[in-house]
Amino acid sequence: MKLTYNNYLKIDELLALQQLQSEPEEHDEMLFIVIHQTYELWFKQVLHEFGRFRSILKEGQTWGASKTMKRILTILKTMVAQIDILETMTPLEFESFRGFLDEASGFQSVQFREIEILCGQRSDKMIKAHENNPDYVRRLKGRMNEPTLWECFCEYLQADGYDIRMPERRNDHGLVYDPSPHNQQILLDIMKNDPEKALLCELLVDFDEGMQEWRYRHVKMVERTIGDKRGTGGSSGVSYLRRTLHRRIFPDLWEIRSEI
Ligand code: HEM
Ligand SMILES: N[C@@H](CC(=O)c1ccccc1NC=O)C(=O)O
Repeated sequence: MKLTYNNYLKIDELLALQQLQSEPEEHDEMLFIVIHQTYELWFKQVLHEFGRFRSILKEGQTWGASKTMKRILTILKTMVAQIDILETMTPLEFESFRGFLDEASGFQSVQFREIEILCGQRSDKMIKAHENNPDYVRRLKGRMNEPTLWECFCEYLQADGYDIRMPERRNDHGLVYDPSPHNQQILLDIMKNDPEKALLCELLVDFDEGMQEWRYRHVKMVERTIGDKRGTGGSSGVSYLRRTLHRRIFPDLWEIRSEI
């Protein structure tokens, strides 16, 4: 068959995937589905780029790693901006179909958890949420056994002769490692004397800040849409989400700011 726009991009299949739960159909549920499906596509692309980022760091290519991180950051900006679209939906409009969502929640997004895990943010709760889906559990545990972005970055610095210590995994409360004063000294030296690597460090901080920004925009959207109602996923809602706001992906890169 001749390749066309429609069969190459599987447009017919794609456009058959927006199936509303509400009956009679609530107008805004379409937006809700399209937005979430778009997020999952971007999550997929971010995970794909994480793969490239880690392999290119292994090759010691600073420029390539920076270029990849720049692309990830650009996607993240779009992900944050997309929240504006969903915020055109009023609490009343959301309430019109919220009941049809049952116990479904963004809390169950496996790709979002995969991103968090590769960022070093993990907890057993992520696995527990998928207890009765062995495929998801396998995927998440598999990710937990992969090196995190920070571990790859440390290895790349070691390969270049820096005396960075591989961070020890703590594996509880969502943060894998403790900040390391030893590594902070090395990072300070890099910031002052190795401009190419310093630039890459800044891109990592941009990414960390971007993820925090997404969490902040998400919690504000939740606050204005459902106030302090409990979440469909069973959490306390806004107060649970607020506790995730200050999670850092690269704590050492933040700690050194006050030493410069
Ligand atoms: C009206 C819009 C939204 C509302 C009211 C909302 C509400 C919530 C609530 C209350 C939670 C806490 C878990 C629970 O008990 O359900 C949550 C978690 C989550 N939501 Fe949303 N959400 C909205 C839109 C989105 C969008 C567009 C995404 C994009 C994928 C998303 C992704 C997530 C993720 C990944 C979590 C887990 C966060 C974590 O555990 O740190 N949400 N959401
Ligand atoms: N957790 C939300 C519902 C919700 O937003 C949602 C439901 C199904 C699939 C994705 C969702 N998005 C984020 O949590 C709530 O408690 O209203």
